[in-house]
Parts: sequence; C-alpha cells; structure tokens
Amino acid sequence: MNVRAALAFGTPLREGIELIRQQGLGALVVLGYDRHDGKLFEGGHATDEPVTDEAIRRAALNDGATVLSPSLDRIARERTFLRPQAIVPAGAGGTRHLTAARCAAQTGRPVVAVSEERQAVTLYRGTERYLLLTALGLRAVIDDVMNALRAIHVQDAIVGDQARQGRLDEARGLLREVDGHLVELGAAGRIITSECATIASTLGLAWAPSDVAPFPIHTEKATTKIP
Ligand SMILES: Nc1ncnc2c1ncn2[C@@H]1O[C@H](COP(=O)(O)OP(=O)(O)OP(=O)(O)O)[C@@H](O)[C@H]1O
Repeated sequence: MNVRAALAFGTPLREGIELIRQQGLGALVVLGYDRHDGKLFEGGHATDEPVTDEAIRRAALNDGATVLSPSLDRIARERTFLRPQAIVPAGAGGTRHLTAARCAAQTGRPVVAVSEERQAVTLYRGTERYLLLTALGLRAVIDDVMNALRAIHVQDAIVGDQARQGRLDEARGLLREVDGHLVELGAAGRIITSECATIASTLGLAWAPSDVAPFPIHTEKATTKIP
C-alpha cells in the first residue's frame, strides 16, 4: 500500500481526518485489516459504509476505533475496542496513541491517531511513526525543499565541476524528499511536480515522480514482542 497516496489531501479519508483535527475531535483509524486480525477487535459493530469525509468524522464522534476495509474505501467496523498484544514503549500521548503504536507494530497495518488534546495527527506504521502535517504545514515544508532545489538550479551554470558533483547529490536528495511530500499533497502538488521534472532534466538528473513516496520517518525504538 502506498500509504502517502492513500492519505493524500483530497481523498475522502484524509479530508475526514482533517475535519476531525479541525473540529478538535480525537480518533483512532485502522487502515485495513485481514481475517487474522479478528482477535484484535472487541465489541463495536460491523458496518459496510463507504468512506467519505463526513462518515470518517461521524465515526470519530464515538468512543473506540474505526476500522477500514483492506481496500480502504469502506468503513468495516466502528466503536471497536482494540487489544493489541505487541509491547512498545509509551511515546507521546495516552492510551489512544499507545494502542495505535501497538496495533501497527503487531499487524504491520498503518494506524492513524488524531489527538483530541493536541490536534496532532500521527501515522503509525510497523514500528515507525510519522506526524501528518496540515496542508499548510506540508506546503511550507515543500516550499523549503523547493527553494533549496531552485537555488541549486539557478547556480548550476556558475559552479565549478568539483562543486557541481556535491550540488547534484544534494539535488537528488531534495528531489527524493519532495517526491513523497508531493504525493501526500495530492492534486495541488501537480504544478510543483512538473517544475521538479524540469529542474531535474536541466541538471541532467534522472527523476520521475515515484510510486514509492518515501516518508521522513521518525523511528520508534519499539520492540514488537508479543507476550
Ligand atoms: N484500546 C483502545 N481501543 C479503542 N479505542 C481506544 C483505546 N484506547 C483509547 N481509545 C480511545 O481513545 C480515547 C482517548 O483516550 P486517551 O485520552 O487515553 O488517549 P490519548 O492518547 O491521550 O488521546 P488524546 O491525545 O486524544 O487525548 C478513548 O476515549 C477511546 O475512544
């Protein structure tokens, strides 16, 4: 699953999560499950509702977790209590966030926790976690990367051969970094994507928007031990 594409702005899932953040609600959303995860869920009820921004927001009004279908386009369960067994060290937040970290570590499936208290959205994936920025925050990060890339582009003609190699390596890194951000920004990132392609081709670098969409991940030092 390309989780950054699944959580791109403009998708019903991300728009629903952003509604939850904006309205100061909290949520726990499991992005897909399979039948082996059955023991993970307790209580709640099965539904088969399409994922819309409003359905995701509405589900967050209840206690417990929202579980999405494997294809992420249906809400499979609501108001579900999660009881993961994996042991991970307590990080930021209380039980909601610890549960999200433990579920992700146990199942390998991404889990999103929206903090009611901090209005922060955290994606847990495996033993890693990533802070999902607001659209404005993500744009600011992209602007910083693009400014650095544009500076290399503009100065390319005037740097000597020796310095050039280092600058090209830097440009490669910046292109790799911005790639994932642009996938997450969604349709609003298309113009910048073509600017990146132009800069890359002028600099003689092979670059195309990737499907891999890397995350700048803050790795948790988590064990995935199950007692
Ligand atoms: N194991 C769990 N399964 C499902 N939902 C849970 C579980 N643990 C916590 N929650 C949900 O998280 C809510 C908030 O719990 P808590 O305040 O302890 O978490 P938190 O991580 O501090 O979150 P926040 O930052 O939003 O306050 C609970 O009311 C419940 O809806």
